[in-house]
Amino acid sequence: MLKAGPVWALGAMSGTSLDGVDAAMLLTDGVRILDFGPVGYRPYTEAERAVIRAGFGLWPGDPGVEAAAEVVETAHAELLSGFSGADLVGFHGQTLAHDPRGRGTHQAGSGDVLAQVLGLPVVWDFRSADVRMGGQGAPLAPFYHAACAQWMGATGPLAFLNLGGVGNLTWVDPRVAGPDAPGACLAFDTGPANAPVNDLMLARRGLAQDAGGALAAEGVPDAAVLTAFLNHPYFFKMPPKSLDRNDFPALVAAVAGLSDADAAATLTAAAALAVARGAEHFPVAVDRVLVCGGGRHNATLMAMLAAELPCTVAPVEDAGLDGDMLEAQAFAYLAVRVARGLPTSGPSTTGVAGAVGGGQISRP
Ligand SMILES: Nc1ncnc2c1ncn2[C@@H]1O[C@H](COP(=O)(O)OP(=O)(O)OP(=O)(O)O)[C@@H](O)[C@H]1O
Ligand SMILES: CC(=O)N[C@H]1[C@@H]2OC[C@@H](O2)[C@@H](O)[C@@H]1O[C@H](C)C(=O)O
Repeated sequence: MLKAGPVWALGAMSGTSLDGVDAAMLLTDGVRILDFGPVGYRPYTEAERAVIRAGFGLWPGDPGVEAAAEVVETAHAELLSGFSGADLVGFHGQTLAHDPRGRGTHQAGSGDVLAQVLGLPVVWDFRSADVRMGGQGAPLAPFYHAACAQWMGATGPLAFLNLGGVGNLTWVDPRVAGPDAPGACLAFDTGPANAPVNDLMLARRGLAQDAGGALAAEGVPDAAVLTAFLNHPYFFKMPPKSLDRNDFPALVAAVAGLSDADAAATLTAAAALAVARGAEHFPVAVDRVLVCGGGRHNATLMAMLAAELPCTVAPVEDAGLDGDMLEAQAFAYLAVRVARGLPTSGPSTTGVAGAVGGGQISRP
């Protein structure tokens, strides 16, 4: 049993952009944020990245999945064993495949293994229960975004935008009590964010990312490619909705004939336009979109977002939050919610039938 009152949870996230594992400690009772603790990062080596990349699109039991899971578990064990004082761990794992209305959702890495190595209770497999109940299984950070809005003392609707491999947006109304109160949040994935740009940089330049958006800044977005992109059926679906990392192969194929700079500019503009389309779904206008995730370090992407959105666009640091660690903190927060029997998603965040508390708990 988890002790009553606030506990220190250690959350870990290995995101779709495959740069590495983020970890962060959070003091929370599963409702409020009481304090932020130490953070850490463990990049994947090129060899590890290749093993995980080979697992993309694979499901449990497929050949290659075990190798990817082992890399994920080892990297997490190395990073998380350097922390002390945690009461429990929230372990997201690495999404290899996500097809909520088809085969389900698959995060590589076992909480059983980590619980043994760390000697702590580990909450994991956060998305499956939501998918089984008819939800998208993603995004799951929205309830944490709502807690952040309350921690900030926000008084009116605002939005959180995560720019990882995929983008996701949470509209929050902090005037409505509690993250799982109906009407408090509306959340969904916006579209591809950094993943297509990263893949382009790797294929054409042997680089992991377009640092600062410098290459995109030299190019001109291709209007025809962007028009075709915005005609994708995803943009005509009502939220909640979610995506897999590689759900836009036509966009990637469409920039094949463009110069490196024009291709980077086009993919970066696509990420920004997808967010602008998403913002059209907000129930009430917001005065600011607070951006977390690695994409906020891309000045070209941030400038395109500012040009497309009818409100202030700022990194979450402007509100005193850590934009590199927000997702790791989210899984710390959600772990405590799971341990306390509180919901981790609801109809307005994943489209699930009712409020659902996902996650399995493995004990050492
Ligand atoms: N200085 C930078 N300039 C440009 N892009 C950057 C920079 N720093 C990070 N990024 C981008 O952000 C990515 C990492 O973002 P983040 O860690 O938020 O993603 P993730 O958590 O892996 O993905 P997701 O949120 O989709 O699960 C990098 O792969 C890169 O594309
Ligand atoms: C299936 C899956 O892993 N989805 C990720 C991915 O990365 C960003 C976006 O797509 C979001 O839906 C989700 O991650 C964040 C942490 C979430 O669940 O809120």
